[in-house]
Amino acid sequence: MGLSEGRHRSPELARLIEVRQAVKHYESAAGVFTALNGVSLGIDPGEFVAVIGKSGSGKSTLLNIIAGIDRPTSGEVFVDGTAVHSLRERRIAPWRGRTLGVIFQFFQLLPTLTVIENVMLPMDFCSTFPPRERRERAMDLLVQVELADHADKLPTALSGGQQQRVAIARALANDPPILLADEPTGNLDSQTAGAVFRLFTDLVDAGKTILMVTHDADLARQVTRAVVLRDGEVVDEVTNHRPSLVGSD
Ligand SMILES: Nc1ncnc2c1ncn2[C@@H]1O[C@H](COP(=O)(O)OP(=O)(O)OP(=O)(O)O)[C@@H](O)[C@H]1O
Repeated sequence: MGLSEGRHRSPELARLIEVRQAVKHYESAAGVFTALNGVSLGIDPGEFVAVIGKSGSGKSTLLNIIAGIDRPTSGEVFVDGTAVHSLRERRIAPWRGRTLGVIFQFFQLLPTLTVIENVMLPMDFCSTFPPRERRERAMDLLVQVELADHADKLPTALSGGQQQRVAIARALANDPPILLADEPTGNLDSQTAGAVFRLFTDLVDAGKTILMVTHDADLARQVTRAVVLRDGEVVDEVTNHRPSLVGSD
């Protein structure tokens, strides 16, 4: 596999996630809109990083180019040694399935599958675990998020916080090193949001690396580092326990 096709660890590439001068333009009838305007960001293994900033500042776009959901117009994105910006289309989904767990604000569980079937889905898709082990592994993950009793229910029978915990179990199914979360607590009341956030901190303690887009300045104060985006640019980086963060809604 050549450099143009992804797997590539240059000697200076020490970080788990490295975004270099990422630019993203969206074209529409109204003209060209610059969602990211030269963003550079490095994240080390075991970090818990929040991306904050006003609505439209480019947070989701940044997360999407790291996940390979979207491609930068220019610039480079390396994740765990893979050049994501140049990964061939057909390789992106299998790569993402092994490397990243992605968690969304509205959970995106499949409504016709049971809770445990939703959690097993990434393992079925990537064949990371033998078929006979998948159900047991999914159940172990549901125990971890305290939902084992709900394994055979449909997602719609669960509360929002429970559905988000299913989505987290699903994101962990293939044991990826990295979790990307886009407003994971945005649809939850503050108490439920706190419980989901504690689950994330437990996962960081267990060795995962997490990048979380959030509007919640309180949560952003509790992570390793908060990166502040404004108009598609990184305008500030705040390390742990600084009393106030700017730029969040
Ligand atoms: N597919 C697209 N086509 C055109 N413009 C887009 C597209 N996706 C995003 N944008 C624009 O790019 C800008 C950045 O969007 P993005 O969703 O990354 O912001 P955000 O900071 O995550 O906002 P929010 O907090 O509201 O989710 C916005 O102005 C948005 O309208």
